[in-house]
This record gives sequence, C-alpha cells and structure tokens, in this order.
Amino acid sequence: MQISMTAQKSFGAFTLSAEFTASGDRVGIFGVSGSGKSTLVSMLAGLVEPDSGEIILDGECLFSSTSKINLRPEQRRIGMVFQQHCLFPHLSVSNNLLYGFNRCPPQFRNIDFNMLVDVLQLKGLLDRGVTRLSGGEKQRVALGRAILANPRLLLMDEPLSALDDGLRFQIIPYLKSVSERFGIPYLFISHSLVEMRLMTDTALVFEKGRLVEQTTGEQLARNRIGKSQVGYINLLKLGRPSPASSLYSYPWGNSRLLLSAVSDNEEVLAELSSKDIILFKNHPVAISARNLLKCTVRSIFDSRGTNGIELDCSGNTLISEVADDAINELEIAKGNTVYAAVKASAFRLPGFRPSGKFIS
Ligand SMILES: Nc1ncnc2c1ncn2[C@@H]1O[C@H](COP(=O)(O)OP(=O)(O)OP(=O)(O)O)[C@@H](O)[C@H]1O
Repeated sequence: MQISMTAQKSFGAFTLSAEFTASGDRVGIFGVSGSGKSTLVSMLAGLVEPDSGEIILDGECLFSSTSKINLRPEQRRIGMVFQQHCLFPHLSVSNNLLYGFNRCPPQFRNIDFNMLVDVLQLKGLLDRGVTRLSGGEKQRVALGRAILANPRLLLMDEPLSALDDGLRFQIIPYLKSVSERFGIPYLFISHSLVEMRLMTDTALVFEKGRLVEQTTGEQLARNRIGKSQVGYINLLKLGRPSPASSLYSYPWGNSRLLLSAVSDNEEVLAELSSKDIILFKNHPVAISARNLLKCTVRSIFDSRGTNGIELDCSGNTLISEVADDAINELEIAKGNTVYAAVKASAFRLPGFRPSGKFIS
C-alpha cells in the first residue's frame, strides 16, 4: 500500500496539514489527543472533506481540490474499525458480519466467511445477540464486519482504547493475523507507544496538526523515554511458569526470571519499565531484588534528557535508563558488563492479578 497526502483542514484555530508519503502494510499514526489523527483518517475515508490538497491511494486519486475529485466513501473501499465498535444491537453476530459482506460490491466478494469466522474464533457466537458479548468479542465482530467488505485499506482508529489491558493483548494478534491472512493493509491510529511497537512497521508522528517524525514504532518508543512517565516498556516473552518458593519462575529465552505474578498461559507477554531496572557496576553482595542479571551493554542512546541503555542479557534484550552521573560512576560503555537488578513484583502481566487469577 502507498498513501500520498498533501491535504489541509482547518477547524477554527486548529489546522491539520497532512503532508506525507507512506508505504507498507502496517502503518501507524501516533500523536497525543487533539493532534489531528482522527481528522486525518476521516479525510482518507471520505468522511471529512479537506479544504485543499490531494489524497492518492495506490496510484488512485481519492481527492483533489484542483481537479475537483472527491470520491464518495463507498467508492473508496476503505474499511474502518473504531474504539466504539458501532455494531447493530438488534442483529446477531452472524447478521452483523453479513452486513459487511453485503456492502461489498459483488466483484470484490472474495473473503471466505467461514475462514474469517475461524480466524476470529467467532464460531460459537454466531447466533448470539451482540449485546451479550464481552468488549473483546464485540471488537472481533466489528473487525470481521469490516474485513468481510474486503476493503483495500483498513483504518483502525484507536480500536483498543476502550478495552482493558487483558482484552487489548488478546485482540492484537487477531488484528494482525486477519490483515495478513486476507492481505488487507492497515493504518493503525493510537497514542500508545506499546501498541505502535506491536502493531506497526512505520509510524507517522503528528503534533499539533503537523507531521514531525516518520520512524519505526520501536525507535519512537526509544526516543521518548525521557518524556514518558512510565519510561520504556520492555515486552518480555515468557514461557509457562513453575512455582519457586513464594514466587514463580518463568523461562525467558536462555534464562529464567522470578515474578510474583502467575499466568496460566503457555506463553505470556510481561511488561517491565526501564525505570524498574537498577544497574550495578559489580555483582552486589546481597540485595532484596529477586532477579540479578549479568548483562553486556550493547548501546547507549540519548533519549530526551535521559540515557537509554540497551542491554544484552544472555541473548535477550532489555532497555534500562540512567542519569548522566550514573553513566560515569558505573563506567557504562559499549561492551562493558553490568548487573541488572529487578524486583519480582516489578513485572506486569496485563490481564492477570498478582494472585494469579485471570481477569475475564
Ligand atoms: N468537526 C469538528 N469541528 C470542530 N473542531 C473539530 C472537529 N473535528 C475535530 N476538531 C478539532 O480538531 C482538532 C483535532 O481533532 P482530532 O479528533 O483529529 O484529534 P485526535 O488526535 O484524533 O484526538 P483524539 O486522540 O482525542 O481522538 C481538535 O482540536 C478538535 O477539537
């Protein structure tokens, strides 16, 4: 997919100037509230008319103020999934899905209904009314309805922000696999750095209606450590835990970690903030933190007022952050050894309570 936009739109004192070219199948739009993300996608979908400019999608002109072109939303074949899933409350899951299929022009109806139901794991829910679904199930139905219309581009405007942490991490694999499986590229809008990293390859960053950066989700998160209250969120893929005294021991690549939280899953994504990793120059004699990892410094990078430290922990990667003084005192330099201490309680397992009960 390739999008070229040179479109402007003003609402009173606010002006969105969307000037960019982006290609790839997983493009992100990142920005704080009010930066113009929704206006941008509404212009793409044909729901808001730009004051001036041009919008080209895969070589086709969707809008041009000079050539007086403005394709209607249904002519653009762009699907949308919003934070609010906007399902038809009086229809069953099956009929909500078929609404998407029926909206698709006959010559483009080549998404297999049963395959989609399988991928989204909706089989057991087809006859149920949508008012009797959980938030995550509703979002899967909304996604299925949008996909069945076989759009050439799917716009997802903060589709996860109404969901709690547990559901959010359950939905992300569906969003990705549906797009891959059916070959539908997407534009993913969010103000979450974690979602940008998990969902996109390229991220366009908007501030006050202007594009200020075009980067990767990973780079975006690393560049903002010093600006973020929660720091950089390390995402650690952990295997099935086994009890270890009052804690739980999880496989993490070639090593193991002790956590106070437990999950029942085969694999789980744990969050660990860069702020919760304490570095030592030498092996400490005795500490209360239950994880002490011998690491090699891979790189040091400046991140808006703090120093990001990329660590190699037996082949796994961790990002920590330290102040300037600490760099000198610990003699942190590329290739040096440091010891990283992490408390067992510092890890977050989204959707799981410390007691180990899954939040449904
Ligand atoms: N129809 C409208 N009429 C007047 N002002 C509008 C309209 N739509 C958006 N705006 C204004 O344009 C600016 C950008 O809004 P927009 O919804 O695009 O931002 P956003 O980045 O998507 O924000 P959020 O993350 O909160 O959804 C805001 O100041 C908003 O108040």
